[in-house]
Amino acid sequence: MGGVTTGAWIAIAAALAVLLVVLVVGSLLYRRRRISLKAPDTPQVTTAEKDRSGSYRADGGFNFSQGSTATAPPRPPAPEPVLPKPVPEPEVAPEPEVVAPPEPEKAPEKAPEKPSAPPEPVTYEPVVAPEVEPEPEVAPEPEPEPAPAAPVLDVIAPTEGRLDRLRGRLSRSQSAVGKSLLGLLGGGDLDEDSWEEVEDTLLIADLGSATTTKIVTSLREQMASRSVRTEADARALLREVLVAELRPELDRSIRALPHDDHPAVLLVVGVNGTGKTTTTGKLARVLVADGRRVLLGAADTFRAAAADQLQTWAERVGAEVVRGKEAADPAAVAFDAVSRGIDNGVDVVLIDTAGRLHTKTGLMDELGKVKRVIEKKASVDDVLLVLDATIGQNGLAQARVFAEVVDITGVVLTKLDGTAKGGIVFQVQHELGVPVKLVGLGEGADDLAPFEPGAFVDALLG
Ligand SMILES: Nc1nc2c(ncn2[C@@H]2O[C@H](COP(=O)(O)OP(=O)(O)OP(=O)(O)O)[C@@H](O)[C@H]2O)c(=O)[nH]1
Repeated sequence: MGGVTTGAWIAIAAALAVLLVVLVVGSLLYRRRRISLKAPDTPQVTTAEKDRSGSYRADGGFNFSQGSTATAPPRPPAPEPVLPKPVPEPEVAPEPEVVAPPEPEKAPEKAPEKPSAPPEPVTYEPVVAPEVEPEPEVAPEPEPEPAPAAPVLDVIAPTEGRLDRLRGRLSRSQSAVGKSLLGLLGGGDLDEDSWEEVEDTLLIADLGSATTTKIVTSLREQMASRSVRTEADARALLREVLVAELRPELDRSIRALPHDDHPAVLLVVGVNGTGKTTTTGKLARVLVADGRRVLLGAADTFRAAAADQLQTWAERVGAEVVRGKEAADPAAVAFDAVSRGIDNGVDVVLIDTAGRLHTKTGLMDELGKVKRVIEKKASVDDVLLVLDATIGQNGLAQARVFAEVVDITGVVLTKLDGTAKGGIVFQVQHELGVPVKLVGLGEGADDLAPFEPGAFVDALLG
């Protein structure tokens, strides 16, 4: 046993050590891949599965759909990004930094029911010394921490019923309007002065004159034809009229479902400071929670901090980021983001743009170019205009300018938590003819909710 012993024991010990390291690393990797970005015990696994075939609806949750493929360009054979000139830097964004997602390349949804196959317990053959009996106790216990520190991914709040959970917050700022209206209408027959007060209340709440007139007319008709004697009657009537005015039939789905051969592409536009970057980040979280692979394009190259901000959002949920150098051509960055998204097979590319409203022509040039250049690669499925609800009529003026520059397909109304004038929702839809799809109800990472007319009016009425 003598001569054999030393050599053999060293070999055994080495073999066992390697075996243990492999097992420990394997189990760590396995555990890391299992980090769930889905809400615990919500049936989202199945809905995510269903999405693959088109779209799904989850009451109270976010509603995603596939953008029309009819307008999608015929996928030209990878034309070089012939970017318009004015910008000095190399037209095709000189390799924008692609910030790889901190971790699991695979979105959790890719293999929902097989909890991402644990990295094969590495069919490990004891390297040498096949004849030796391994003696587990001898193995020097390697500390289980040598694996590279797993990035801590955020746990994302469930996307279901967010508007409900946030209703309290919304109603705090809105209830004055509701109380006043219900007080006026609850008494039954109204004299002219009372109707004027109703009108004033609606105007003060930022509903705008056109919408106010329509609502008052409708209320007067309805009050005449049915008996409204109590506050409950008044509430039911008001609810009906206000919800109808919010056009619940509009398609408020976010067109974020991938096409057969390329990702969905969403453009987020709006004046700086309205909450564009924050909204892009919040939306990425919702999509990741829904099992999507997301890539964020930081085309707001005007402010380096905006790209940093976006990158932080991405890292927190494991999304990819494509960003350019400071002051790079936003169109080039957007182009690269979409190209990268296609190459990497992601589900959605969200492009955050800059919105300096210096001149309309400047904005038009920039946004128009971003959209044109992206469309060399893929159609833009949704153009979301972000508006700050707290700035009232100014928001409307911004909306008009953007609507002239680019085809807005949906509005995100941010900071609704900070205003008692939620009525801007009515005006925006009325003016633009496009639905409010999402609302921002706070600075928290998960304070983004789908807009639902019924829930909104309930909050408004307190
Ligand atoms: N209360 C509240 N604050 C919000 C909401 N959405 C965004 N904000 C805040 O608004 C501020 C501006 O948000 P950003 O996302 O940086 O705005 P931006 O439009 O991207 O502006 P730039 O970064 O300058 O391009 C931040 O402090 C956000 O936290 C919201 O729904 N409610």
